[in-house]
Amino acid sequence: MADDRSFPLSIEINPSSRSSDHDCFLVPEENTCPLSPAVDNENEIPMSEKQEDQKLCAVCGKNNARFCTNCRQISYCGKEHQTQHWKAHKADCFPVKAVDKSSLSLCDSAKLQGRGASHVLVATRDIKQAEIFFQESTILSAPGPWDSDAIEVAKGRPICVSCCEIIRGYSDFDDDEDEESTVKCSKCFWPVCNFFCESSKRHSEYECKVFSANNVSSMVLNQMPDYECILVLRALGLRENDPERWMKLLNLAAPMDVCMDFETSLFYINNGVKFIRERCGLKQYSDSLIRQVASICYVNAFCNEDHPGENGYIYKIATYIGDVSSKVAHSCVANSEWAVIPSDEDHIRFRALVPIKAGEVITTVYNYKQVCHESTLCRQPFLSDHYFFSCSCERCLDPSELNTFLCAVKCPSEKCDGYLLPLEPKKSNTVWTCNSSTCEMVETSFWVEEITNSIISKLEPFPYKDPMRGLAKQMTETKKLIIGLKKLVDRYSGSHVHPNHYLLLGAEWKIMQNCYYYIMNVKHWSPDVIGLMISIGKKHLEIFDKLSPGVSRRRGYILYFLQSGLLESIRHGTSSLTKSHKKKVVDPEKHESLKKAYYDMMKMRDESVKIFSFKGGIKNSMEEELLNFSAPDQPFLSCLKFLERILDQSIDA
Ligand SMILES: C[S@@+](CC[C@H](N)C(=O)[O-])C[C@H]1O[C@@H](n2cnc3c(N)ncnc32)[C@H](O)[C@@H]1O
Repeated sequence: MADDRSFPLSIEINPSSRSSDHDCFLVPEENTCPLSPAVDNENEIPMSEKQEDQKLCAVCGKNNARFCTNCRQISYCGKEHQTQHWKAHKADCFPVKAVDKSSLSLCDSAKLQGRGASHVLVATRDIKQAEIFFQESTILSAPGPWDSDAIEVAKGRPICVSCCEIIRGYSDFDDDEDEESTVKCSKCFWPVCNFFCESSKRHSEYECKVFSANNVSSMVLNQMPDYECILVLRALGLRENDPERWMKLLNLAAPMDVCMDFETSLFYINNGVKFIRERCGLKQYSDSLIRQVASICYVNAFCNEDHPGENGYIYKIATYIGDVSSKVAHSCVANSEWAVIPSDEDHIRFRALVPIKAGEVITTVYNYKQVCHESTLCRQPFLSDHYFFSCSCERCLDPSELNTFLCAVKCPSEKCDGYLLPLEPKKSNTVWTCNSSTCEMVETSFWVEEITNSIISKLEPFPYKDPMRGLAKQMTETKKLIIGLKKLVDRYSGSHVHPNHYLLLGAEWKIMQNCYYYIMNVKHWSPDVIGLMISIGKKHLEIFDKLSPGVSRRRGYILYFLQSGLLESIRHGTSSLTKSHKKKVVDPEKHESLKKAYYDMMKMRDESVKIFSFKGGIKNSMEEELLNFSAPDQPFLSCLKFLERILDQSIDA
């Protein structure tokens, strides 16, 4: 048994940056909101047919009503009817409004360069940290995108066309292979999870009929261009089935000419045209209409929600399109985070990561997976390929990425301790200069690329494993992966790249995840595993509090991993304590440190659970799975209570 002192029993954590309280509420506290004229002014989005209708009072139908200024979604003839209707309306009344970019301050509009950002959402009042301030049902959702991560995670398994989850039991990859779980829709034979997914409106209303009538099979499972076309097909289906949503979709911004200039979007659009007109035989949709709809889908897509990190577990491979949500601008240091609450219509919601002041532009990270954890030089091409803009947020403009040194490479000069940073961080061919004031070293981007490419090639043999489902059978492999990755990190950290280099952080994130799964599955873990997990967790908390400040889900995951490490170390400490307590007087110093660890652990657990509540209660959500998976068992909870009692007594005495 290892020496108890080897356990890191105490962790100081900073409260989430710019934190306030964590109350979540969906509606303003006041009884009603001010009214404003329902006239279309130049600072507002052009009114769709729906909004035109809303010039009628929602209570009496009288014309020339005025908008509720908080949300501008509904109108009333006057205060009396607004007050009367408040109970019904308050759940939909949100403190954001769309404004024309030209009405922003110079500083705000400078951050939003590019043609697509004609409108943005701004806060109409102060929004509290952790407040879920906006929610709407999505116009559309569908499987995809089929990017390299999706390919790696799906491992040849199909995705349910309705709920977009990977269907397990399909390939050798799954432990629980079971042909019975291989379900296909009984009408069109596309993959679905079960009868409920088969009969969901989303699948059965339109595409299932088109596929059955035209014998469109998913010939090669996971032939993703086909999957990706479902979004465009569903969008076109709205024209007949849901004219209101169809109008909302057509009103979304999309620079079609730009889309046609980029290789990835052109591929997507051309595939859509071919699939819909040739495979599905839907000649009623013209090439140009399909192109228009496909480019709207492409540029307004919210893809793959957050999941724990580099090649981590993806819960759904799904794309969502919202109406008001699609006005939210992107920032790599966003003030809000989005999540989708699965339901028949899938609701997309936004929560404030930090307190947001009235008038501030609402920003979010469009694609967590691709954007959050990589350096500016990786994010820029992704954002320009997928959303056709060059991000100018404070993180993108700062060579050190807010002092995290995410892309810093060790200066090759022998006597120098500094790191090379990109002179122009948004340019791929930038010159790199040393950050030491006494060193004049300059290197080219090719030289830096060689170093990063050599690290990437060393990381390749550590592919994504699905440890959460693999259980004990995979634990030997998990341990090997932890050891192998740790060796790599040690080899490159500080000698070739900065210890915070994004490639090393990605490797460490995998280590932390795998340590977590390891201790959850293996009874006799080595204390080193806990030590490793805790040291990585502390380091990442510091870095990600700068990159995803506030109550971000990344912070939630890190805290969760940290508390589970502490929990295990306390469990270990408690067992030796209870034994010794029977024999002799308890060592007060040890009690003190165990007690501190206990309270630290509870604090972290509490905060991570609060953060996870953003998606909380959602069946099959990643967060729910994590929480259930490692919920302390009853005997352990009694053990904690016991610990609390004896510690209190001994310390009080
Ligand atoms: C989801 S749409 C947002 C729609 C747009 N804001 C509008 O006017 O309705 C994405 C597009 O907004 C623009 N955009 C979003 N965030 C931006 C940013 N930080 N800087 C520049 N353009 C941005 C890009 O053109 C991108 O293609």
